[in-house]
Amino acid sequence: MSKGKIAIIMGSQSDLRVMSEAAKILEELEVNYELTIVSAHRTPERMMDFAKSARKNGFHAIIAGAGGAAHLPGMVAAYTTLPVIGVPVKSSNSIDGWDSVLSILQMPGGVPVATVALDGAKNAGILAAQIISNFDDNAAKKLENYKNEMREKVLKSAEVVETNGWKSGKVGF
Ligand SMILES: Nc1c(C(=O)O)ncn1[C@@H]1O[C@H](COP(=O)(O)O)[C@@H](O)[C@H]1O
Repeated sequence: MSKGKIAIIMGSQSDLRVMSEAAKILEELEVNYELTIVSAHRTPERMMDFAKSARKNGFHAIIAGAGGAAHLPGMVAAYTTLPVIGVPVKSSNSIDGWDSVLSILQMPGGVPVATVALDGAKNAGILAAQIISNFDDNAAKKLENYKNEMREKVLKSAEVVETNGWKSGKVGF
């Protein structure tokens, strides 16, 4: 198991549809993580306690996902000096996800949140593993393998498309 540990938090259980992708990729990369629900709006004290004690609890980075008026990542970042990776979630009643993207992206100077794409939980997991890879050789090796496999997939699909042209159909990631 990895030396480091990542926290994956989200505003609601309804975010799990998206945020589970962060957990899956961390498992693939053999990085430890803990997963829970914390809401700045609905459980403000729990959010503050979580953020203030995250470093002492052994976490090396926090992935925070939320939809709508997504204050969770920014408020967690306000209470910790750990890196916070924000995942804007396109929740069911969102304004096409823009509400969440802008809430997480447009942080004031001094309180950064590393914001990934809308529903980009997989990239958040990879980024978190890359942070861990600074001191965990196994994570570094797993990331190297992941990149190699991705490259091989693309090269294979290029070959198929070059051979069969547009009739190759769509095989994506
Ligand atoms: N944006 C936040 C926060 C927060 O930022 O503290 N807490 C919950 N939420 C979001 O509300 C959306 C709807 O939540 P429900 O599905 O529970 O009504 C979710 O996407 C959640 O992340």
